[in-house]
Amino acid sequence: MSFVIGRGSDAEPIQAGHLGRYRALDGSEGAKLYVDLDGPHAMLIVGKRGYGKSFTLGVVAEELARAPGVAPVIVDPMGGFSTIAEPADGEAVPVDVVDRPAVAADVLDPRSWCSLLGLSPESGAGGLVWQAAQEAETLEAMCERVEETDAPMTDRRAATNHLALAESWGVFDPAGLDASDLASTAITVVDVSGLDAAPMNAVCRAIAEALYRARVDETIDRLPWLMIDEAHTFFDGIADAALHTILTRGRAPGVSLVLATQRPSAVTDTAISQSDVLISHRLTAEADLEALAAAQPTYMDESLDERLPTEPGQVVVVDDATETIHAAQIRHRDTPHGGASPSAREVVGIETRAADD
Ligand SMILES: Nc1ncnc2c1ncn2[C@@H]1O[C@H](COP(=O)(O)OP(=O)(O)OP(=O)(O)O)[C@@H](O)[C@H]1O
Repeated sequence: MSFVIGRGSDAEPIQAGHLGRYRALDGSEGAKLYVDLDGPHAMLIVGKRGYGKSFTLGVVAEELARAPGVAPVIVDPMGGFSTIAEPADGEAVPVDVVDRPAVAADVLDPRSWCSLLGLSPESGAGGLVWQAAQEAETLEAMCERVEETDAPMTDRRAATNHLALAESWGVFDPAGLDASDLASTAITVVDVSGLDAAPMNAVCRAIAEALYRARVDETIDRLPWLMIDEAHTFFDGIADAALHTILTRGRAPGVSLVLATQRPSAVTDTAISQSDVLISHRLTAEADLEALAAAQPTYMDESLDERLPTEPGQVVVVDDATETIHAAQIRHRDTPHGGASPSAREVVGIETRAADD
């Protein structure tokens, strides 16, 4: 008998990902712990820097890449996930890395275009961008629409300059990523690490919206799992609305969201309260502990911070489906982990020696 997070005790952990092993109080390892990959879930992986959030996200991604019927997509703001494409221990982990992501301009609605460019819709330039986004499908056509209007020259110039800035990001292309590109069995790693916060948010929003729409319209069969590292970056920008939609309405169309963040206090309350699986590494910042405490389920008989682990790779898992709490050690990655901190000694070629050498 095994335990599957999100499902409960299961004789055969089918369509379940191997997350790690139970951890006893003396640190010894127990039975294997799995996570359900069959139904849709909202998972939140939290922990202070360096305690293993990205590592854990990589473990979930490896398991998804080997599971049938799902379409795993990673939005990678730090560029650490391309190593998941390297040869794996054991079963292969199929991966497509998109290192210059682009999306169609018309995925964003007029209001999002104004927020993206930092323009108030009530301003002259903002009004022009709003109107252009309503009428045109491409960024080029939006610029033409602005030029064609008889609005005051200063407003037209301001709107054109803002649209030229968006053009310079290089992320808008009518042939950009769509749901059918993303809905493959392989993990699609969307590397947004070279982008500023605004274009990064535009790409994330377009991907989240495309996957959600495609499931609502039934144009893709596989169940998408959108995994986002450094998720707080996206709750601060225009991606927020699309992530909110998946968190609150993703279950029915079968869209899952896995968010990893070192700052649970910087994601919305919805992200915490709507998550049915919380995987917490070590956390110490008062604001982050308070954010989790506020959403602490009633079935927890002691406070979460008293249960938090101390070592990298150790976690506490709160499973809302079964109303259970588990202390676990996340398994080793089968592919190389790309998020390790660089070492100054490695840069200059000094070997690390054991303390007693
Ligand atoms: N389950 C694990 N088993 C073994 N080592 C681990 C595990 N999880 C993390 N580590 C170790 O901890 C290091 C830091 O992990 P990781 O890069 O995932 O941290 P992080 O919390 O994502 O940090 P950051 O916020 O800086 O991205 C890894 O390079 C690895 O050496």
